[in-house]
Amino acid sequence: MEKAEIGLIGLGTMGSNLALNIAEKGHRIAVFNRTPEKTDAFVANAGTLRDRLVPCKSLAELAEAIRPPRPVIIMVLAGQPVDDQIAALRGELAANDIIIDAGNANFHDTVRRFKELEGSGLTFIGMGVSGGEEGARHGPSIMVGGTEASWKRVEKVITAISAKFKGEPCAAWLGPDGAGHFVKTIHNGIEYADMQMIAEIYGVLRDGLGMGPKEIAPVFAGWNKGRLDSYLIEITAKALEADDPKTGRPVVDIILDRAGQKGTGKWSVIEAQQLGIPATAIEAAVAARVLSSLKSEREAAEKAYGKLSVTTFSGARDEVLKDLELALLAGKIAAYAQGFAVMSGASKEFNWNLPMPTIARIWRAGCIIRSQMLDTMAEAFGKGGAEVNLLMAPAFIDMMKQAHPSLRRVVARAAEAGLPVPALSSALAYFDAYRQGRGTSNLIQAQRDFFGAHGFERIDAAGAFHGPWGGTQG
Ligand SMILES: NC(=O)C1=CN([C@@H]2O[C@H](COP(=O)(O)OP(=O)(O)OC[C@H]3O[C@@H](n4cnc5c(N)ncnc54)[C@H](OP(=O)(O)O)[C@@H]3O)[C@@H](O)[C@H]2O)C=CC1
Ligand SMILES: O=C(CO)[C@H](O)[C@H](O)COP(=O)(O)O
Repeated sequence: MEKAEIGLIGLGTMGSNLALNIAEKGHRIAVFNRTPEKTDAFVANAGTLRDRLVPCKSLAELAEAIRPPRPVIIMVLAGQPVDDQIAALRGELAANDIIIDAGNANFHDTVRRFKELEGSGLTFIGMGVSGGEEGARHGPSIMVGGTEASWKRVEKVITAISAKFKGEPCAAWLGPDGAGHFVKTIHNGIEYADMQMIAEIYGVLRDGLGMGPKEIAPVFAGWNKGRLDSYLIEITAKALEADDPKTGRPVVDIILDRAGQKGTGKWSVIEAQQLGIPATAIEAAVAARVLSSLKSEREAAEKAYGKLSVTTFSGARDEVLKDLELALLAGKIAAYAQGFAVMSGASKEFNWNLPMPTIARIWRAGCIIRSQMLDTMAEAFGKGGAEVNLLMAPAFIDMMKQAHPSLRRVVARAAEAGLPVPALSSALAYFDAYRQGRGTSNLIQAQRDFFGAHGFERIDAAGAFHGPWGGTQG
């Protein structure tokens, strides 16, 4: 039988679609899944692509089915399952073969796996993939980490299956070992912030303005034609339009207000904290998901405290909607600025030399956070001016100057109405703190010196000083 050019392990949502994408681009692919019935069903339902798929019932069969040197993509749940698959594969592969972990790995695991495979003769690649089911099937955004030489070996197939933005592949080699998975993690952190801010605006429209899903949907659809044009706004409008077949009610009204998470958002926040880079909007979004899961506690608290009955969103509807649109724009810019700043910090810390313009470029299509604004970001990073912080790029200074008054009004009015907008308000506080030449940490310095003799710096002389605190220190 003709050998396959590539192999794939894990025929779940992402793996099955990625395999079909690879097959569609003309590559013969050997596939394996832990549960063999899924492999049979997958191949049986592959239609015209069936002839390019080689179903395998063991890893030995998979290795045998691929022409050496063998590239094998692992697309299983992140964590121990990836280690297990690598361990099992090592016995079946030979020098020069390539293992590509395409799941949402924690980049620390990826770095460890690189070390563990050193000297084995096998090549390892840690590859972040974004785009969900549709993206995997028709073109995801792909973030690759490993040696440049290993990227060259897989570049052709990876760029072929990736999304294209005006003909340019949304796939790139971003740096050594964990670089690709780190960038994917921060992509997801930004995704959390983006989704949370959209949900907060939905909350204002629903609870502050009393609008139903069918009234809110066209608002988002309209915004999707402007500067907020993005995949997440597009699917939000569509989700709000959909009806539940069982009850006939808008489907969002019958979905429980409790969102799960798999780890990438939390890892973004942990890494931001480790690197000492503020990522407040992402932190707020992760915390909001955790709070969402405390459903029964929230219900009890609502009984204990009662609902606020005031609504301060009663002005002219058009003006309020304009404010909400601009608030979302400003919040989104701040969240992206934080995400890029975290990547910049990691790039320095780990000597990755992450290419920010390339990252913005490969996020313009295929991935979940794709948006028109990413094209402007790619331009800003390309031209220079965004290296210190995206908020300092001229195009974004202009946008923020126009949009931050709306963010301010929305956050203030939401606070008065008792509507939680944690990601938007964190974004606003970040922006205000970032643009404040003289802040309030002079007092923090005084306090630290007062209780712990930590010393402080003066505005009028270099060096460390102590305050005249007398004998009252703690
Ligand atoms: N869904 C999405 O939108 C995206 C997901 N990802 C990432 O892609 C990876 C796969 O996700 P997804 O396809 O959604 O997941 P699914 O739950 O749809 O599929 C999981 C796959 O992993 C396999 N698997 C699970 N545990 C083991 C194990 N212990 N040993 C061997 N195989 C195992 C399953 O095999 P079996 O059929 O036998 O259970 C199945 O093939 C994850 O890392 C995920 O975070 C990345 C981008 C987007
Ligand atoms: O990587 C993805 C999208 O880019 C996956 O859909 C991921 O599962 C999203 O994260 P979470 O499940 O924590 O919401």
